[in-house]
Amino acid sequence: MMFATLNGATLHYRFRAGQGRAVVFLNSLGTDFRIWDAVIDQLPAETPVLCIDKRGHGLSDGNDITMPNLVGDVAALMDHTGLTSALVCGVSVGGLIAQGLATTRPDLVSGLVLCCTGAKIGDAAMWNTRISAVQTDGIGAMAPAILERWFSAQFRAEQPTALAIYRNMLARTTANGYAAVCATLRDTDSTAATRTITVPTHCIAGSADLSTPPDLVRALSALIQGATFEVIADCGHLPCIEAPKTVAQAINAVHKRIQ
Ligand SMILES: O=C(O)CC1=CCC(=O)O1
Repeated sequence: MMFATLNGATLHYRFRAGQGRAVVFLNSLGTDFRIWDAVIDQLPAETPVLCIDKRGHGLSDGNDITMPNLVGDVAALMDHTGLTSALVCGVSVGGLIAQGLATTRPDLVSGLVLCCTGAKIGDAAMWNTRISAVQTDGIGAMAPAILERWFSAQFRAEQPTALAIYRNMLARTTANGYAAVCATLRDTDSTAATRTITVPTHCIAGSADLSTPPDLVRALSALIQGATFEVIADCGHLPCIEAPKTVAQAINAVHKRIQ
C-alpha cells in the first residue's frame, strides 16, 4: 500500500515506476482508483502509472475538500513520486481536476485524455438536491439511481456481479466525502481557464452516459485548441470500466501527439 501526507492530507495512491511517458489517472465521484485497473492492463508494461484516491474517496483523508486542494494533491503526489510531466487521464470530476492541473501547473501536464466530463458539470440545484439526499438518506439509498447514470443498460443487464462490486465501491464512500465533492462540483466552472489549454487533448463521451451526455463533452472539446472528440457507442459514464481498450488506445494516441 502506498500513502503519503502531503498538501495537508494523507493520500492513498498507487505508483508504478517505469520508462517513457507517465500516465496519471484521476477518478470520479463515488469511485476509487481501482476503476482504472482494466485500462492499465492494456498499457505497455513499462509505462509509469500514478493513480490517486482523491480526498473523501478510497483510503484518502476527507478534510478540506476544495478544487484547489484536489488539484494541489495531484501536483504534490507527482512531485513526491518524481514525475515532472505526465499525460493526465481523468473521468468526470477527475477530468475537471485534470483541467485544473493543466491550467495552474502546465509544466506537469504534457497531454490530456478527458473522459465523460465538462468544463462545468450539472447545476447548483441538482448538486444541492444530491447533497441533501446523501446527508438525509445516505449513499446506499441513492445507489440504484446513481448506477443507472454510471452504466449502460447493456452493462447492467449483462454484468450483475461487476455491478454489485461497483455498488459496494459507491456505497462505501463516506457521506461527508461524497457531499463535499458534490459541493466542489457545484462551485466549479473552469470554462475560461480551460480555453487556455494547448496540450494535445482527446475527449471521450459515452452515448449512454446520463451524467455527462455527449453534447457536454463535445462542448468541452470545442474549448480546447486542437482537441479531438469521440463518442463510444452503448457506453455509460465510466468508459474505463465499460470500454477500457478504447481509453487505452486514446492514451497511446495522445502520447504520439506529444512533441
Ligand atoms: O454520480 C454521477 O452522476 C456521476 C458523476 C458526476 C460527477 C462525477 O464525478 O461523477
